[in-house]
Amino acid sequence: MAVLSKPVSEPKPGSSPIPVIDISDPESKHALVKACEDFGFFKVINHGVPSELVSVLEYEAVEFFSLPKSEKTQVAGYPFGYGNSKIGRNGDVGWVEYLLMNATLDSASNSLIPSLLKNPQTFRNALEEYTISVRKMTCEVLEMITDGLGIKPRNTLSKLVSDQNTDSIFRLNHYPPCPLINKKTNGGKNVIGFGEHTDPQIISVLRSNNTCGLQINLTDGCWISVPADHSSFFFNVGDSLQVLTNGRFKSVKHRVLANSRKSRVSMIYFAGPSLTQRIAPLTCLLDNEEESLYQEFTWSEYKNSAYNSRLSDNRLQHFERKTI
Ligand SMILES: C=C1C[C@]23C[C@@]1(O)CC[C@H]2[C@@]12CC[C@H](O)[C@@](C)(C(=O)O1)[C@H]2[C@@H]3C(=O)O
Ligand SMILES: O=C(O)CCC(=O)C(=O)O
Ligand SMILES: [Fe+2]
Repeated sequence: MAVLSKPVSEPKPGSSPIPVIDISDPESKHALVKACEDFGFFKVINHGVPSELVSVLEYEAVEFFSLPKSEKTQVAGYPFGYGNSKIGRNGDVGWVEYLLMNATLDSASNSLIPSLLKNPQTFRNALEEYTISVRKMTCEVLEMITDGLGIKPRNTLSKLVSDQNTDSIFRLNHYPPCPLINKKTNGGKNVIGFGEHTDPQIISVLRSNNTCGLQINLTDGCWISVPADHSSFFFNVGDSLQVLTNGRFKSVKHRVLANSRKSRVSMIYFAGPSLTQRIAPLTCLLDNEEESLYQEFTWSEYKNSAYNSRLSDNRLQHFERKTI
């Protein structure tokens, strides 16, 4: 089932306003902070994640999604496993199929998934090496952000996503070409692949093949298309990082539109803290009289609340402090 929306124009090549951050340059820390404040979204280049790791995992993902539906549904499940059209369990749908996995190292919960593939061990190894490398890059980015904010120690944010028992998720999304997008039959309207939402975690790290479709929403309500770039990573600020910075960074609303001709394959690492982690603004970021905009919560409390909400809900609203 698909949801239709008004057509949106594609950006001209080279004209995208999305910040591009070279993380091999320590001076990029200021641009990183600005990107988190202005967009809650940025593209990372010179990231050090080997392209072979990415290619192997993408190859394995394509193999998986090419299996007959009857086989893929053998590993359907909630929250982890294969899913088709239904997103979450509260009635959201999209033109997408996906595989959700626990990205915590040595997690036993993923063992079933690759068993369907010809070479299950290749998939497991690719996933493990990819998550190790992406987690390392994520920590580097969080440490540059911490530095840019003038916070000490440097691992204040990165330690939240690198402890042994962090709650991180890995997601593979496949958006098949969509025959419903047809000028004659639907007037060329868009079909929603993944409906608008913010990510609940601290930060999300996305990479896709060369098919575009991802859009971010600016605070003025405009959608801007993110030009595809298969060799870069796209980061988005999650709800938890918005709270940790007392609203200085914005968790970015985003969505994916289906393509009429090409498949999009994306892989996203959602860096979350441990379930017992307390989420509240970092005191060093609060000015003299400044108060927290949010009631304190643990990641487990927030996650439960988020997973009971619809995709487009403003999940942080329930945790905002009422001002008199
Ligand atoms: C409708 C939903 C899907 C989601 C859980 C939720 O109830 C609200 C948040 C959704 C989201 C968005 C980011 C990630 O893709 C995700 C895995 C997550 O942590 O929160 C999904 C959840 C999901 O697909 O189950
Ligand atoms: O598939 C994409 O490009 C983005 C999907 C997304 O935002 C998500 O899975 O949370
Ligand atoms: Fe998302």
